[in-house]
Amino acid sequence: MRAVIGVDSSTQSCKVLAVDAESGGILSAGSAPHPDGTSIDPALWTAALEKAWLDAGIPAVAGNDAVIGVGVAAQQHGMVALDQANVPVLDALLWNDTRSAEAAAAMRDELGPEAWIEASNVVPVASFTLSKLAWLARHEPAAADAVARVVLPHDWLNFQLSGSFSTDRSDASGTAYFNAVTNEYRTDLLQRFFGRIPELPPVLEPSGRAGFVLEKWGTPRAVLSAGAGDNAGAALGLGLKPGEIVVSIGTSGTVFTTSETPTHDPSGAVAGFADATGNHLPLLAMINSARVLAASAGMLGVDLPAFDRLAQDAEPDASGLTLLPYLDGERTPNLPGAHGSLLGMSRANMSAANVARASVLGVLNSLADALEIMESHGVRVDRVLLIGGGSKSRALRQAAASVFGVPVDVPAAREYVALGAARQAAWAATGELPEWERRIDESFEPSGEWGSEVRGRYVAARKAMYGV
Ligand SMILES: Nc1ncnc2c1ncn2[C@@H]1O[C@H](COP(=O)(O)OP(=O)(O)O)[C@@H](O)[C@H]1O
Ligand SMILES: O=C(CO)[C@@H](O)[C@H](O)COP(=O)(O)O
Repeated sequence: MRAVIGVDSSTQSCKVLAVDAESGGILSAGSAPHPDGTSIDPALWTAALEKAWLDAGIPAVAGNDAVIGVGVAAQQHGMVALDQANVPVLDALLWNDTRSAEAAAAMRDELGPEAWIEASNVVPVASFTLSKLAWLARHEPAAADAVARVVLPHDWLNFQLSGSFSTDRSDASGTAYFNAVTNEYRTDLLQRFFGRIPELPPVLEPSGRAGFVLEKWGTPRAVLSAGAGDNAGAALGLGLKPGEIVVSIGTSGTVFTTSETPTHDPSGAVAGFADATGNHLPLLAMINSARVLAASAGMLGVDLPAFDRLAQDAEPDASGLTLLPYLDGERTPNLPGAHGSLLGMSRANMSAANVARASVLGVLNSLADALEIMESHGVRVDRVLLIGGGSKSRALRQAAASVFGVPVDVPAAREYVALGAARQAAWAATGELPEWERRIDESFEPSGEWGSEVRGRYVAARKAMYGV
């Protein structure tokens, strides 16, 4: 038996899977938390990987030399700015850090949306790496002067695992200085908005090798694959086909599909990212998703299982209570300074159950907004694949189809980002991309009229509060 290892270094935690390279069966799993916040010392990602690696019992997985490959997928966009000695010059700013919102707006105004689409097929928002570099140059010039190299979270872990830096198309496409159509860096944009051109990691082919895994990790035969951004990793883990739509409810909420042709959206709502197979991954992302449920549960003083029961006990439409879930600012719509709002309150509907239900509906409505934008760009939305930690909520699973207005399939609960990284590792090690079975756990159909009433109420509230 040959094994591969997949890593998902996401916002809140690092997850490691050991997987049978032929069948895709899970051999073992481990995880370790990351600290909360929108910036982090990259050394803490390394520490969490080491803990999750041991938690998965990797050194003992079927004997050290059974592991033929390792792959890393990670949260996108994080700015890992390193000096000549590859030491971070400051904590990495993450995708959900909004301090670079002003810098992003200035870049949008300076070039104009159409020019950004031509240059890198994305329109800058605070999340993107180039926006963070522009912020750094303006607000921390001494730190900016010390920057010798800029990499992404998964590239940093590639370096820890192999001793060299490399990246892939999918993650590079989230920087705003890489063009996933020409597959070239746009270093002119770095010169213009960061004031210098730092060393950038080479962009490997989808089945490329980043090197061999260093001996300290205990897998002497393992090659390291190119890695990927986390959403491209999830697409690989699902074996996503063109025309299939994913709704992922994790720390971020994302709606994405894979396509042989790129989308072009000058509004910036649909990011023209690359996937991890050589195609494209049009994607919309929300800052607020699963953590809205956790925050609401905390406010109600209950754990997630109790929160879920409350949300299932309420009326389907939360008796008119409507939550705009923009608790940490928001990216889709691009409202970095927004806050959450609970609307439609009355003495009759103010109950813990309705607040829990309104939180579930708020998360689903923000994703339904993204699905509608994706559809407006000609992407057919016939069915949805629902993944991510938030999809474990039964209240959310049962309501999703009615709020989205389309059938929802829930694949077996797996860490699809880490699974995709493992599948890529098998591809790099053997030269073949293995076909692993996708199992659907449950499917749901839209039911009743309440879903469209809830959508109407939410859209009216969003427009009244933010004019979008
Ligand atoms: N049963 C559940 N109900 C609601 N939320 C859940 C449940 N299980 C996990 N979550 C939430 O899912 C999130 C983690 O999902 P995950 O997809 O692993 O996130 P990440 O984007 O960091 O990979 C956490 O915010 C957690 O609170
Ligand atoms: O910004 C995006 C995609 O553009 C997010 O999807 C991040 O990649 C964070 O991922 P998770 O921590 O939620 O997995």
